[in-house]
Amino acid sequence: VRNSLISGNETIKMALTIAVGGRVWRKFFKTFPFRSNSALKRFPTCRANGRLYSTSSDVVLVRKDEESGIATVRMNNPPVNSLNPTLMVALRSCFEELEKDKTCRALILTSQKPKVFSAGLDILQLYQKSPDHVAQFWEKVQDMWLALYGSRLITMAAINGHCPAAGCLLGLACDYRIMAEGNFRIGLNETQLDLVAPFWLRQTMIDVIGYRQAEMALMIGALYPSDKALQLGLVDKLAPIEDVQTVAEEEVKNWLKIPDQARAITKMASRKPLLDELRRRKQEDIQTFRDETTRESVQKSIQQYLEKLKAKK
Ligand SMILES: CCCCC/C=C\CCCC/C=C/C(=O)SCCNC(=O)CCNC(=O)[C@H](O)C(C)(C)COP(=O)(O)OP(=O)(O)OC[C@H]1O[C@@H](n2cnc3c(N)ncnc32)[C@H](O)[C@@H]1OP(=O)(O)O
Repeated sequence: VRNSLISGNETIKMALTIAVGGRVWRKFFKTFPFRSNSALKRFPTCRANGRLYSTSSDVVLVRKDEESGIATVRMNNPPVNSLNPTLMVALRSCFEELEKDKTCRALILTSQKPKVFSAGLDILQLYQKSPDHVAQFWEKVQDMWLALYGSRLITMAAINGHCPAAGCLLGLACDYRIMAEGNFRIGLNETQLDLVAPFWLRQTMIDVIGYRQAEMALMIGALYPSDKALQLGLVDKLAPIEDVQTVAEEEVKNWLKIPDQARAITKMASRKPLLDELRRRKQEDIQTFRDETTRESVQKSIQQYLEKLKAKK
């Protein structure tokens, strides 16, 4: 599925879409339904408030520049932006709101707290929790990823600090990654917690850095310093930590010179197979995550990992 890119029918649909001119975006969204409107209603939305969007919980801060159409989305869940249900629902909701906003053309995802972009999934949500809790938690991870990876917008990760595991998942879902120089790490270290990255996360890693490097990185759960990440292509550019946001804005401005429609259709042509595959296998993926995570041996590994984190101090 992954290698077939896009089927003949879909190519014809896309060509027709391009041909119909004025109605192009309506057709485009029909061809590539990015989100479910019914699902939107179930989640708190980031409300447009002049130039500043804000979620009800303020774990996500959004500022949109009306002139350029660039929105900066800041994760604000101290101390380390661990992805708990509140943050994930707010992020998803925010991505979906920006998607609907016709004047928005790009989003920059970053952390309100420099030095940590995101510490990945909130490990406490995976420890000694019921299978149902873990299953619901995982669905939030999937939905957040689907909204970001399937976005029509230019998506840029301004990685201003550490970026392990699901932090890296967020970065990989973006179109381009700028990371802070220095002693910050990025990677998919799931195996270190006795966890296995799901197929869609593995695939995005392969798509970004190539099969051999991804296979190795995933097996050993590697966390790379930013210069090594640049060398591998895991990130696209480095900048001093204080300049990451400015460099991201400059990069977005280059991307804005490309017509939105052609760029978004091209992006979807390469991402649609993986999006579709996850949508199709969503329940199976949830069950696997639930069963794996609640296994006794995995719980033991998570406990030890948590103890190691605490002992760091
Ligand atoms: C086919 C089978 C399929 C099965 C599928 C199974 C699994 C799928 C995997 C899914 C993919 C994603 C997985 C994950 O994301 S797991 C999370 C992995 N994250 C990490 O390993 C990062 C851990 N954290 C750190 O390394 C550091 O905290 C840091 C990010 C480098 C920041 O360091 P520093 O600024 O020094 O902060 P502290 O370490 O002192 O942390 C401050 C407090 O925050 C707590 N903390 C840190 N990370 C987390 C976390 N991820 N979740 C919850 N809590 C976290 C830490 O314990 C400190 O708490 P305290 O102040 O109360 O001591």
